[in-house]
Amino acid sequence: MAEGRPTKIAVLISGNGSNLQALIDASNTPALPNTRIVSVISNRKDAYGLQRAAKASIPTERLSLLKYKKTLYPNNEETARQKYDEKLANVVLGIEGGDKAEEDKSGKKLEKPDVIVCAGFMHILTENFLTPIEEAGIPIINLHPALPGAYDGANAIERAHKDFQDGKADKTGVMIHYVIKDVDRGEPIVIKEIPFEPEDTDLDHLTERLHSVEHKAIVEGTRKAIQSLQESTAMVKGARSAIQSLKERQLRKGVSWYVLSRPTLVPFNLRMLIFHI
Ligand SMILES: Nc1nc2c(c(=O)[nH]1)N[C@@H](CN(C=O)c1ccc(C(=O)N[C@@H](CCC(=O)O)C(=O)O)cc1)CN2
Ligand SMILES: NCC(=O)N[C@@H]1O[C@H](COP(=O)([O-])[O-])[C@@H](O)[C@H]1O
Repeated sequence: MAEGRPTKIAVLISGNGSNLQALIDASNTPALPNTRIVSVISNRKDAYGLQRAAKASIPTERLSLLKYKKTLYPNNEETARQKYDEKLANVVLGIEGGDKAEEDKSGKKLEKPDVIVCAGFMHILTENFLTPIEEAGIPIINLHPALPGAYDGANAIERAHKDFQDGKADKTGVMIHYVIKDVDRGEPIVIKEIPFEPEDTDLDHLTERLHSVEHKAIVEGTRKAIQSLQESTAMVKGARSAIQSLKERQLRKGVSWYVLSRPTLVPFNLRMLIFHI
């Protein structure tokens, strides 16, 4: 990441996009400074989040898993998912266009991001996606409407609601975490605990409470992930610079010793000067 330029964010969605909207509204404000959402990619053609992105003039793409499962690899779901994820990685990295570019024959490709945010992206990512993204040095984070280790996977809110009704849980929460192969088990970045209220017997009431917490958490988590990325990038840069200057010093010393070992090459007083370089 070049110092000073805006951090480029790609957002993966599947639905309404209210969390995407929170990121759009926060972008380039003190909540999410010096950022630009460069792409929004959905695995569902009808995701309203795509319209939100278009209204914000953010490039969008779509990639349907169904085409891979039903048409391209009808007899092997695992291969369909692997090939889909390979393609998804290429689309996000700007190597290939997706379904939209194919349908409008534009050949358009997206801009390569510095960070990827899963904002209600309802697709389990395999290593066929995770590995090329990791090799590109791009962190992936995810919003999950539960606490670490609780209700991994889909329908987390509904499962928490049932446990509340059954008297098995007194709280739930929202977290932003790094994405690894094990679903919802990546290192947490932000954790927001939400104790149940009596009104949460109504699922819609609980869902609305969680969504309002999500919208703040996803901005905070994205900001923190970008800060960590900038810190690690700066550390790598510092290490490279230190190694370079060490190499230059060794080279100079090497030259010094070579010259000193051949006095005919340089007068004595100049040799002593070189020795102290
Ligand atoms: N490898 C990972 N992939 C994803 C992670 C992750 O941590 N590691 N986070 C998820 C988001 N997510 C929960 O936060 C999640 C989304 C979807 C599913 C799921 O079971 N999806 C089904 C399809 C469901 C549907 O289409 O409605 C599936 O992929 O077969 C579980 C967890 C993003 N991916
Ligand atoms: N496992 C991930 C997961 O379940 N995410 C859920 O998807 C919703 C997306 O809403 P949005 O499309 O309005 O942002 C979020 O509210 C979140 O609870």
